[in-house]
Amino acid sequence: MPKRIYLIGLGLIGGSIALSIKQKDPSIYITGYDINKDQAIMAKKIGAIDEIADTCFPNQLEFMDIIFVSTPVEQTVSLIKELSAQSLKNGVIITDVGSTKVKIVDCANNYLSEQIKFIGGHPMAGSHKSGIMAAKPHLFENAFYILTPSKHATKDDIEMLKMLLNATKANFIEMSAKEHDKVTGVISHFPHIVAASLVYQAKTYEEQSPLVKRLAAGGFRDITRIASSNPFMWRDILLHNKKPLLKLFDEWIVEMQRVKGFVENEDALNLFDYFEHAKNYRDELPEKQKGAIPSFYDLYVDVPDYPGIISEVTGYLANEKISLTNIRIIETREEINGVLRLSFQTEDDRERAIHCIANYSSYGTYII
Ligand SMILES: NC(=O)C1=CN([C@@H]2O[C@H](COP(=O)(O)OP(=O)(O)OC[C@H]3O[C@@H](n4cnc5c(N)ncnc54)[C@H](O)[C@@H]3O)[C@@H](O)[C@H]2O)C=CC1
Ligand SMILES: O=C(O)C(=O)Cc1ccc(O)cc1
Repeated sequence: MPKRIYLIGLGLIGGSIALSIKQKDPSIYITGYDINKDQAIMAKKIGAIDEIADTCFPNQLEFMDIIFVSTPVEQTVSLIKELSAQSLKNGVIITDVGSTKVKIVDCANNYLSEQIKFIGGHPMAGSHKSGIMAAKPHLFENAFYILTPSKHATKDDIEMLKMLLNATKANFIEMSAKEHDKVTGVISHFPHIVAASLVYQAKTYEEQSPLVKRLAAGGFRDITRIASSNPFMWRDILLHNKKPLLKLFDEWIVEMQRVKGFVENEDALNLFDYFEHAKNYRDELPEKQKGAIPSFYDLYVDVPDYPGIISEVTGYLANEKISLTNIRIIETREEINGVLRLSFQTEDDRERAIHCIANYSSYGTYII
């Protein structure tokens, strides 16, 4: 098992990986560096790392067994180039967490020597939040973790990295960088563009009717949640994955023209088919597996409609140390029960919440 780890970039993803490793094996010594010193200080404070490196390439670098680069993808490419000029341990594994893989693995293949084993990595879960304060040790539990080895990485190197990353409780899949970028373009990168474009459309219409903003709750908020992600990160992801994305734009435009035709021609049969086929395919998607766009584990609670009900319910959960990721009142009308929608990060938290609410109250809970 690797004993000394170096982490460059101590944000949401780097921080979450470090927390999961430390939680499983506190004897693994993690040194960390972040260009933003406050992030590094906070990472040490919450126990994600043992020490802060004073520069990006400290003297200890040559003793590291595994180096993680968990920065935005453009910085990752620059850092791999810079690492190639450093004195590193023979056989060191370097890995990254970037949302794109072709440019990163190409860079590793072109710049790193045979003694440096680069394995591209992409944990397919995350959040629209950034920074160490959003990091969680269980962020990647049940998620896919894609590995895209470079030409110098051996089977043993890949096994070694997986052994360490078992702490994340993710499921590993190996694929080529090209396949990775094609698939994530479809299920992650392009949907981010669509989410942002829907927000733009609503914003344009708001100039005509201020009601748009007030009514854009529920479904609209859900489908556009990922438009609240870090714009720097997504700018770089799109720039890295240009070719697959251009193809997806073309195909999307053709598809929109096709549906537009159904509406234009009042073609009820094809419109029904369109929604039915989409529903059937979506209903088949795995539910328990976390995807690139994470779902949350929602629990609905029927509650009486009186002031203080939210703090009452969250108080019960706090007593049992159950963390919430979100809370929303779905409906409150006079004389009618309100409905609280509580969102949890894991299925286990949701199960515990069901028992907790049943223990402390008589409020009904249900899952949709
Ligand atoms: N946010 C998400 O949900 C997911 C993100 N990713 C990938 O993970 C990577 C990191 O993303 P997040 O952790 O979300 O971002 P983040 O913004 O939370 O963390 C990135 C950290 O890298 C630091 N950094 C930037 N340039 C640096 C440099 N040259 N040297 C040292 N530190 C530097 C920043 O100060 C920041 O603390 C990105 O490549 C992203 O594509 C992968 C899966 C999910
Ligand atoms: O917040 C969300 O829904 C995400 O889409 C998280 C995410 C962002 C980038 C990735 O490469 C993988 C997952």
